Amino acid sequence: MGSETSLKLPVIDFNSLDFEGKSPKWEEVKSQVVKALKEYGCFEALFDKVPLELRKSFFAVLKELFALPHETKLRNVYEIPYYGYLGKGPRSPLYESIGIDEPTVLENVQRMEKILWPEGYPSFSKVMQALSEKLSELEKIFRKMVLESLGVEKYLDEHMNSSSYLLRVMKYTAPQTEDETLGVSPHTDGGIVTILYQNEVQGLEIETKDGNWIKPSPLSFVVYLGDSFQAWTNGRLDAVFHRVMIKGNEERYSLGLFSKPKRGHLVKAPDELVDEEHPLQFKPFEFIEFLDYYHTDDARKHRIPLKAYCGV
Ligand SMILES: O=C(O)CCC(=O)C(=O)O
Ligand SMILES: [Fe+2]
Repeated sequence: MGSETSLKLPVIDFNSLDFEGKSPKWEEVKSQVVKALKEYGCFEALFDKVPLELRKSFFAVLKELFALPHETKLRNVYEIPYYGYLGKGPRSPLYESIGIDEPTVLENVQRMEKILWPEGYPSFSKVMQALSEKLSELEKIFRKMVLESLGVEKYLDEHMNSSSYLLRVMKYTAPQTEDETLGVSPHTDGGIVTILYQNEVQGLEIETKDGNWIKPSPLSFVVYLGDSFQAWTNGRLDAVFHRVMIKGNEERYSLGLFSKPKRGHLVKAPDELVDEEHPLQFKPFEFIEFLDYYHTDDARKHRIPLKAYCGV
């Protein structure tokens, strides 16, 4: 595997853009996005609609959440595997995380609030929902730009309506060593788009096309594609390999907003993106069924589990 580099990811300014209206900056930013995806498959986004204050309150309640007793955190279960609480396991002994399905809808966050704090903790739900909602605006702008750049924007409504969000928050216990320690093994995310924020403590590393690792700024929103978007674009764009490496005595907290295909929806590349030069790469698949496979031992043997699952 390649080494770490002092390379930097492109930083793209999404301030003053919004999903509906086309600002004069739209085309310029879109071309920066296209270039960044081609070169790195990833970039850092500036997006002040999620102000620093909100990020600070978010991580303050997050710390309280992870400080709850283990048994309380375990109460947060979902019928979808790996969406609820994941405690430290043999593969990632420093990592624990909790997911909230559809966090832009206040009632969903409140359901989790009631599970974790039966006596109630309204500011928890308010902050989680507010940040997810604002960050989903960035995700939508990015996705619209990708579809436009591929000439398939006529599918935009269908694409948006057939997806939903998962918020996953992570805590990494400090490894108490200056040696770089694996927090999360290299992988691609299974969903559509991931927006990752690290709250000051660096750890995320992005693999470049030539196998080196870039450390994004811990103060930026890092944006990249997951397997489901790679499949939908018929491989025009790639999901990005990333890992978490940590060291030292400081605990690390991070958040990921993941868009993903809705349950029951078949992920299928549009006809416009399939031709002789670009034969179909993935058979249509259902995301939750793929997730079941993604977490098996067999999937872990493959660098790209989606290829093993439904590659043509
Ligand atoms: O904590 C991070 O920075 C990344 C976590 C991650 O890769 C994931 O949850 O899929
Ligand atoms: Fe990931």
